[in-house]
Amino acid sequence: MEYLWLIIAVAVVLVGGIAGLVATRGRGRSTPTLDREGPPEVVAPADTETEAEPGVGDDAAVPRDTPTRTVEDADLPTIEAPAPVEKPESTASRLVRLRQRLARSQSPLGRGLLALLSRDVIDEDTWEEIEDILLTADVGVAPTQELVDRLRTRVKVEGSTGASVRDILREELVTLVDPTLDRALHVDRADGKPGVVLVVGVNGTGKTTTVGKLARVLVAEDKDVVLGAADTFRAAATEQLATWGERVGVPTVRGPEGSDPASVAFEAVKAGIEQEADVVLVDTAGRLQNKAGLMDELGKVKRVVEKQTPVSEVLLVLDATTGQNGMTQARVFGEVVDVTGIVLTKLDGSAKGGIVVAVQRELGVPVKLVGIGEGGDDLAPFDPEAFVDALLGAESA
Ligand SMILES: Nc1nc2c(ncn2[C@@H]2O[C@H](COP(=O)(O)OP(=O)(O)OP(=O)(O)O)[C@@H](O)[C@H]2O)c(=O)[nH]1
Repeated sequence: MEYLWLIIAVAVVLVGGIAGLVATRGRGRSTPTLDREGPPEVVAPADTETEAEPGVGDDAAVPRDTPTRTVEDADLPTIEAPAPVEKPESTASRLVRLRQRLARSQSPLGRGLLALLSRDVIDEDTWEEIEDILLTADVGVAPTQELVDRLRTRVKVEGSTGASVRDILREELVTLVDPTLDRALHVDRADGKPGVVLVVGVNGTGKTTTVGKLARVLVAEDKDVVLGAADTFRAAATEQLATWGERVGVPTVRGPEGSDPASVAFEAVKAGIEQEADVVLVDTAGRLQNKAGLMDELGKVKRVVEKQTPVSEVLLVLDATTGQNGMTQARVFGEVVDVTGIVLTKLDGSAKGGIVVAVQRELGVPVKLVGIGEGGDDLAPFDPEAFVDALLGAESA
């Protein structure tokens, strides 16, 4: 009897198992299983216009019944080799080129002064000529007067023998340019966050180019840099900046044309913090349509960035060839943002190096960098002694 119950129990289990197996194969249309006996059956859904939400694993379109391809048949994607990342020039050799370029472009200023002061007799007409040279080179009225007064006194007292006139002039020009100003760029991490540099200035002064060149300088110093293309006014400016970045392997955070510059700046700084970058360089738009508009825009960019970390440097880019126009721009920007340093571009194409003195006086902030050409490595730290030596066409003293 016991055997009979056992046989019945085994029979029930077997029947149940077979029924379960048949049911599972039937559901296989909606829940694919691995079928080793042949290719899976492709069943078109009864209604493709169904309102139901797609579920995980659903196809976006009805799969096509394409023949199986082998590795040989498949079109493999072509992988383009990344463009080689350039190695920027070192600071030391930039300075050598700076001196050569300045010596070429600024000769009317330095050598003109030297020639006049080396005359056997320095009369009133000569002093007037000296004044004219300084004013023409955009040194500005007050600094010109100061320099001429000091030169008059020293030349009278110390005599005007050939060599000493050069030394006197050199010393006085260096004093005028002021070697005591702190020209260091504040681009280091602080409190575990990157340094943030806002680059401001009127369009066309060389802002975007300067950001690109500065990225190269920093990369040459082994810093991790992130660029922020907050000049959303001109689409090409964003492209231009991204290209500068790509050349040295630096990422650029960008927004669509016409988007809010402050939000791009915010995202760039956020990315810099997340990526633990050393410095974030933000290019801004500088439309001078009116002071209030500019103040609103730059003020907002700065405020929004500073929700995350303080701005460590605000660099004002000025075109050395624009003379008094550049001074007006400096004044306006100086009132709108706390400029911490000046970048004087296109010094290679101007004989008006005197603007270094004038703009420093006007804003009370130092020229920190100078642009000496359109090339990637044509940006150099501003060094008063090297600058004056270049003006005078001298070897390093
Ligand atoms: N010779 C010379 N040209 C420079 C220098 N810096 C910039 N430039 C050129 O000046 C022109 C304007 O530079 P951009 O960087 O586009 O000026 P921007 O201020 O960013 O102007 P937007 O992009 O319109 O905002 C470009 O042709 C640069 O190559 C420099 O130091 N020397």
